Amino acid sequence: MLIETTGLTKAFGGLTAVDDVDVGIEEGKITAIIGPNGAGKSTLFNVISGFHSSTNGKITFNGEDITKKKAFNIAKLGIARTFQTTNLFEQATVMDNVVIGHRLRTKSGVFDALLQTPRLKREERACREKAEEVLTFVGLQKESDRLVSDISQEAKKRAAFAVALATDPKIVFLDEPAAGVNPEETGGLVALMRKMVNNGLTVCLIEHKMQMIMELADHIVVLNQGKKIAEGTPEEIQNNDTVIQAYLGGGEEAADAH
Ligand SMILES: Nc1ncnc2c1ncn2[C@@H]1O[C@H](COP(=O)(O)OP(=O)(O)OP(=O)(O)O)[C@@H](O)[C@H]1O
Repeated sequence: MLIETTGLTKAFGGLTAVDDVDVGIEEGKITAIIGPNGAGKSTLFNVISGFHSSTNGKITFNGEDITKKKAFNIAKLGIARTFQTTNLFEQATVMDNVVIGHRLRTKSGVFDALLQTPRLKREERACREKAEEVLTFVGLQKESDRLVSDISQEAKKRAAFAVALATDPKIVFLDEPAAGVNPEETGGLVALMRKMVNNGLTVCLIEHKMQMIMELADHIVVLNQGKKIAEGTPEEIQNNDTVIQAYLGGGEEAADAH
């Protein structure tokens, strides 16, 4: 397993958002985390990527214990993520957004910037080249000089993927990659996620669009009220009584999650 959690728990005061969860994310595969609203999916992402500290349990990456590492160091190991609401700079170009993402990987400090050292110039060039490469990969090469505020929702999702990919990750965590995108446009995002995996990446995503998940995922983990209630192939999950019960019993939003 590329990432493995054992007994992972995150409590916010009296509320246990992630409750004793064991999850394995297999290298080179697409793993989906599903579950009704408030099930703990985003919290699980936040704890694995170091944005929140865990209350209990262990997280390993390639066998290495990363439980106590901070977000920045986890990112440097090759674990990237996107957010539910794409946190792009709307008034900057697509290219500049990606270049900023790539700076995480480079070494120039404030002195290099002040002195305009050769290292800084070299790194700036490398950043732009990397940004061009990932923008081409996600199909945004023609949009690279446009302001983020001027591109479509689907293109913003692609740009968020590009920002994540610019850090040369081994695994990307995508939080609702198709949220807010027209049903006709989700096909392109599905193809892009498959392309990532075909290029050696591992993908883990949270998504409410069930049809899309059933087509896309190799492995599905189902959370409900912080607990893992099932995992398996799309077919196994579709036929799992506990899962069906959780969704039907989860109120309007859950029943609406198609
Ligand atoms: N920073 C926080 N402080 C306090 N409670 C939180 C915090 N983040 C999440 N929670 C709570 O933890 C529970 C799980 O939330 P989480 O956002 O992880 O669920 P989710 O499965 O991602 O839901 P959704 O599908 O609606 O995004 C919810 O009850 C939520 O209110």
